[in-house]
Amino acid sequence: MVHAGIAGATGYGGVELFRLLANHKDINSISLYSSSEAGSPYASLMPQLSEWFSDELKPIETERMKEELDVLFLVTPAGVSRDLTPLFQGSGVKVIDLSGDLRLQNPADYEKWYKKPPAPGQLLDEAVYGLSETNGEKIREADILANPGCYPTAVLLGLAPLADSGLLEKKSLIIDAKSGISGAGKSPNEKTIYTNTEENFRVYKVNEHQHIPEIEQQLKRWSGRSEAVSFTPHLVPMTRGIMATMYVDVSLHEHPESWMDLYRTFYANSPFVRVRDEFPATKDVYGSNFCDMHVELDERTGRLTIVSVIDNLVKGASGQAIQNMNIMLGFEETRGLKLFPLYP
Ligand SMILES: NC(=O)C1=CN([C@@H]2O[C@H](COP(=O)(O)OP(=O)(O)OC[C@H]3O[C@@H](n4cnc5c(N)ncnc54)[C@H](OP(=O)(O)O)[C@@H]3O)[C@@H](O)[C@H]2O)C=CC1
Ligand SMILES: CC(=O)N[C@@H](CCC(=O)OP(=O)(O)O)C(=O)O
Repeated sequence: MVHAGIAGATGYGGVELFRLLANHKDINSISLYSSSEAGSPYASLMPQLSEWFSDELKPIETERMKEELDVLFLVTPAGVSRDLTPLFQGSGVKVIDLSGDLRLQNPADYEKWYKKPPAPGQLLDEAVYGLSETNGEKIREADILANPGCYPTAVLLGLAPLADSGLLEKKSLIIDAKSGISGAGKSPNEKTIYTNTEENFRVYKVNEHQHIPEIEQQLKRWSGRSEAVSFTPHLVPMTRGIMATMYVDVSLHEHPESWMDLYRTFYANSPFVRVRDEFPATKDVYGSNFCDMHVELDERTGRLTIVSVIDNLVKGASGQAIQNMNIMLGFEETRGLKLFPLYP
């Protein structure tokens, strides 16, 4: 019997996680927790889900949670997991954190990029970075898991085959990324309200985005690469989806026979990565846990163009969190995630 809990179940990521977990055959029961709505029936806030969950939201009370849960998902803003997760260390409850609190190994990086106090160093040491496709062995052993950020998921999956082949070290790397508006969570702000997003396209957090150190940290782990990356995010007037376009300078003598074969071989055993014959669009993965990608060399410039797309709420958050839970609990990796993309 596996009992799962979701803190932050009233937010975009939390609702998506509930949607997926409610259809997961190895999860026997689910508790939903709220910091602001404890005691309210979930269906009063999410009437579209009333047939699936008739209970009330529970308060975040760690002692009771430890008694009832096997796995706890934190789909909460930055700064919550930092304080909550230490209370579960050694309790036997597996914690999967979807926020950025446990991803950066160096506390000073978190303080600099998130502008908040970091988690305790000992917690950061214990947390395993959960890019499911590339870190399976460590994820299997993890009690505390840092689920990757949405942009880093698309970017790192697009770059992993190059890093693995030693083709990324000391290369110029430019990442141009776009996200749908659900990436910003459910609380509206000046930038995300309808009048400022409809028929509009904006760049944001230039050279300041909190996912820059996460991407650099992982590239360094893979290939020793210490060069800074250029990463520029944009807000697109659509609800879901991320497209990351990466430009990498490659010298001609380093070419493999076929870039596509390099990618296909690397992802041969990864059920959620599809190396495609053509450049993908965000709707190709909409509502699914797939990451689709394509790579082409421009012979004139000696530059590779890699395009990688995900649904930010699924592979970029809740889907990957379930994929990681499957690995941690010894379930089939694809359990609960065999979803077709929505069409159209
Ligand atoms: N949206 C996305 O595409 C992605 C989001 N993430 C990360 O996942 C996390 C959740 O994001 P998202 O769902 O979009 O955000 P939302 O703002 O939509 O939801 C966050 C939820 O967190 C809960 N919450 C707020 N404050 C607290 C608190 N102090 N303690 C406990 N719970 C709190 C709220 O629920 P309640 O008031 O009921 O407690 C709220 O519904 C964030 O860290 C985000 O960065 C990661 C990848 C992708
Ligand atoms: C569109 C949009 O605003 N996206 C958010 C993604 C935030 C996020 O997921 O933050 P963590 O991964 O750090 O938790 C952003 O760019 O900040």
